[in-house]
Amino acid sequence: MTAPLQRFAVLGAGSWGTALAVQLARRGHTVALWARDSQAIAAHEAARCNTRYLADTPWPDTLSGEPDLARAVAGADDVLVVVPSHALADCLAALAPHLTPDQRVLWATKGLEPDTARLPHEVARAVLGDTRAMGVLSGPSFSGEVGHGLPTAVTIASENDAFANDMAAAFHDGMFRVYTARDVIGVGVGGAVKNVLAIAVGISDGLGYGANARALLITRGLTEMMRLGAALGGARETFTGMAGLGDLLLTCTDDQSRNRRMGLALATGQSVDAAAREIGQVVEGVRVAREVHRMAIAHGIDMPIAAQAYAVLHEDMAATTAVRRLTDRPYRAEAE
Ligand SMILES: NC(=O)C1=CN([C@@H]2O[C@H](COP(=O)(O)OP(=O)(O)OC[C@H]3O[C@@H](n4cnc5c(N)ncnc54)[C@H](O)[C@@H]3O)[C@@H](O)[C@H]2O)C=CC1
Ligand SMILES: O=C(CO)COP(=O)(O)O
Repeated sequence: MTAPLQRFAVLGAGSWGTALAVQLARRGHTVALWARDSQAIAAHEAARCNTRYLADTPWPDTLSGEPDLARAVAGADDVLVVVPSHALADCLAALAPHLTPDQRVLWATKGLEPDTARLPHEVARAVLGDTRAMGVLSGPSFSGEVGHGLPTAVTIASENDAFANDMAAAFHDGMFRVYTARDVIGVGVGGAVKNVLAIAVGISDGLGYGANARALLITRGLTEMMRLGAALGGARETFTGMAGLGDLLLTCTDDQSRNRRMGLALATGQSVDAAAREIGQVVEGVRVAREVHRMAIAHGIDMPIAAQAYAVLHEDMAATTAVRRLTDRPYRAEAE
């Protein structure tokens, strides 16, 4: 199916915003990539690549760096927002006065708002209202591989079918496959919780616990994700799809993941702050662990792996103690 060519504004020129902007431009769309750091975006524009995050991915001709938010949005049919979850509300608030009623908004943020634990769609509704078509893009997708044009599949979820279909058609090609869905809640929960679980797996792998432990953590981690997802109203099948198990597997098993690398660093005794500085990019799972832990308690949900990741990240618990707390748990029925 050939999509009509559109004009997009992509807000956020980190690694993922840049990779998605490149994908849209490869499909022939006209893309204005905006960043709040006007000097950085000017440098990227001059180099025709994102020199900081994706230096080996040249920008197609239809992609341009745009330092002015109003200009980026004014020229767009639809807007894609790709900032970390702690910045989503601010970024949407900056966007709001520039939006026309017809412009639709898709985000690719994976996390929960710090302190409020709001999912991205709740933040978007609170800031932009609920009359405009909105949705989320998520799934197993490292920016570097998308930048290199390697095969990837994602989910685009929206309660507005026409929007989900339009966005799928805009992005989809032989190398970047898109599945559509309606379950914005489930996709949001999957994208947030997998970050915490990847830190847990990184800790386990860093301590040398091996492949059996990794499979255990991923499988039981999926159960924890599904429990929280069910409590919040997500659909069960979402968690066995791209934005659930798909992203969980990817993030837990490959060192391209910043969350996994955080866990590996913690296992060596490095502090959270030192590891975050060394990684030098957003590690969503650090803040999300606090919100997931709070929500699990508030909803009375058993999430032991997420709880131990929280304890290591925020309560100074030694990684070895956290693992022992998990292994000391009594046996139980698997289906409980
Ligand atoms: N990098 C990846 O492979 C993937 C990332 N994601 C998600 O995409 C989101 C963004 O992540 P990355 O691009 O990887 O992060 P990054 O660490 O590469 O870049 C974050 C960017 O956001 C910008 N930013 C921060 N606060 C801002 C604000 N208030 N307004 C405007 N810009 C702001 C920063 O200047 C930086 O350029 C995260 O939620 C992440 O989980 C999702 C899929 C893949
Ligand atoms: O979301 C991602 C891949 O789907 C990126 O994972 P990290 O944020 O852990 O690097």
